[in-house]
Amino acid sequence: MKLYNDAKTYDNHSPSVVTIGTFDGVHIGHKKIIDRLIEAANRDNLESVILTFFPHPRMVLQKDTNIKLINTIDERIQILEKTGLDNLVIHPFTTEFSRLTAKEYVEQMLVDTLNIRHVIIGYDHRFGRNRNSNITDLASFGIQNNFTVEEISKQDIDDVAVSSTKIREALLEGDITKANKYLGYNFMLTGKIVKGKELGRKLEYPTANLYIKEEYKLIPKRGVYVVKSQINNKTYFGMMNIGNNPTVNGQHQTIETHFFDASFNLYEKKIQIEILKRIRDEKKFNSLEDLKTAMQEDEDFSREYINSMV
Ligand SMILES: Cc1cc2nc3c(=O)[nH]c(=O)nc-3n(C[C@H](O)[C@H](O)[C@H](O)COP(=O)(O)O)c2cc1C
Ligand SMILES: Nc1ncnc2c1ncn2[C@@H]1O[C@H](COP(=O)(O)OP(=O)(O)O)[C@@H](O)[C@H]1O
Repeated sequence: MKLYNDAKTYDNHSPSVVTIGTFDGVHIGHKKIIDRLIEAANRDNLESVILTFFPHPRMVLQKDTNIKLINTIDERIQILEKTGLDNLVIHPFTTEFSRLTAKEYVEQMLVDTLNIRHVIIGYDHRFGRNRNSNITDLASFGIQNNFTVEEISKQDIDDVAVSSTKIREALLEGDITKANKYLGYNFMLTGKIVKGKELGRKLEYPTANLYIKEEYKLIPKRGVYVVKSQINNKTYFGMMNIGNNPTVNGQHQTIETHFFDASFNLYEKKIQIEILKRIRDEKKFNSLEDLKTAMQEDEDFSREYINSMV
């Protein structure tokens, strides 16, 4: 897959089949569309292209700083990389870009830049200044500019019964099992390990504290989870707490993982943690002893769960 961080840098002149969207989560519904895209590319000997925008239009137009996404942009690239797609174009969504009329956008972006021959698009897709053009308009532009439009019908979308919104809701409710089922892979958190209160080692459960730089990354509901990670090319399982550490009167949210059967220095290391199963809510314990007992029970639960996976 070739990655372009701006459509201006797209230098492939071959005719293309394109799909356009945010694809947050790259879930099983998105995968169906991507499969159709790649099939069409193979059938008609075209380049497959996904055109996506970043930041999310709502972050730019409504200055919505509360928007939370299932994937960071790097995670989205990583997941799309595995699909067999030829080209991923992540175009910067700016106010200036949002002001392009539908005609300017189609001509500059789709026709001149991407050399589009075919577009596969959701029935409710809207584009151009104020989002005032729809799929019927796109079909008219197609007649003028020599490309065809293939609609993904409401029925096709309803059949999958999956949406980024439903996955976000599941994550916020702590229903990781449902989220993972809809995603078709395990929900992940990616970040860097930073120093914490150095209390974990005293509890005999050292916990690596994950710092995620992307403020827009959706963090699942507070609580304790079974997790998995690849560290130094080896798979480690562990247990993670997302919360405020009320037992020690923590002030802000932390994401802390104790990995089983492991001893390593993870400070400053970039890691990706997959969340497998929710164990329980975070609680305020009366003493560190009680917290430690709870962590031992979490460990028992996790190990049993991990053993039952194989
Ligand atoms: C599996 C697991 C479960 C935890 N559960 C709780 C909890 O229910 N309540 C709580 O206050 N802290 C909980 N913690 C966090 C601890 O409060 C403790 O602050 C942390 O592990 C040590 O922090 P440090 O890495 O900053 O030293 C949990 C941690 C882990 C790894
Ligand atoms: N099995 C393990 N799981 C998680 N971290 C571990 C483990 N073994 C060693 N470590 C190291 O210990 C650190 C956590 O120790 P801890 O006492 O909880 O300190 P901190 O409060 O700085 O996180 C991790 O960042 C990591 O570098």
